[in-house]
Amino acid sequence: MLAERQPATEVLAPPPHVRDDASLFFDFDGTLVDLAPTPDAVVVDQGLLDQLDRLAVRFPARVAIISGRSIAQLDAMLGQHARRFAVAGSHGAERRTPEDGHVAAERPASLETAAEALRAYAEANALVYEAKSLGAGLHYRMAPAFEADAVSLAEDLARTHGLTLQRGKMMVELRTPGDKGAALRDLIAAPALVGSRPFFFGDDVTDEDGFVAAHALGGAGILIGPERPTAATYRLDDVAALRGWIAAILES
Ligand SMILES: O=P(O)(O)OC[C@H]1O[C@H](O[C@H]2O[C@H](CO)[C@@H](O)[C@H](O)[C@H]2O)[C@H](O)[C@@H](O)[C@@H]1O
Repeated sequence: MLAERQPATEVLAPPPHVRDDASLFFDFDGTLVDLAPTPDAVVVDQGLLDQLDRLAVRFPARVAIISGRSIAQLDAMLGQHARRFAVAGSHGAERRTPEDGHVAAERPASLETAAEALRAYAEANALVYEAKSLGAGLHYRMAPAFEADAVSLAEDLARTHGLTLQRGKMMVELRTPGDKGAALRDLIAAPALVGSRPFFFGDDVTDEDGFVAAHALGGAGILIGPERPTAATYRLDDVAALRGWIAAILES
């Protein structure tokens, strides 16, 4: 559930705005990495991997990634670097922490039929189908005219198969339940994080639950991208601005 939204007006101040009791939670696509035409085309540069490694040292056990991607996808993108953090994937339907290992919802049987319908639709219309551990995505970034049709198909399938419908940037997804706010609350219950002030950085609608949770726990949400109605308190213009902000944190 989202709290009442308000426009984000305050641009995040440079360090030392983040104090040593902070914990940092990052969304992945559109936050740590720039969006790309297709899910597989995302570029993870060495500079990001270095920054993540250095953040893990600067904020020991107090950095996490909370993504709509599955943990398997994040591992494929980040390799061993993903192992340095607690990670929540699939919009909060799975997580991996040092304390609990990998905890995931069950993949519902009905997802197979629904995923097959999305895949067939994507193939017939030259759209991109994305197979995920606990969901199935249909991307129309390369053919935006298909948006209404794609969303309507996904809505029908979600209703028929009892799945959660997730809108995203130029994509729609069928998935198991979960949200990033619950993921943040789960992750922050770890001994190293209890009592820390969470800062959640994200760009998409699925990140709004994370903004609400961070604020409720004494921290804040930081929207990455242009102004829009949001539960975030702060805003940074884009991925490059966040990367600059992280660089400044690491130097402070
Ligand atoms: O929660 P996130 O880590 O931000 O993941 C959200 C979704 O990101 C990916 O899709 C988005 O990025 C793609 C690559 O840049 C882009 O082509 C697409 O249009 C975006 O919606 C990912 O593919 C999804 O599985 C995630 O749910």
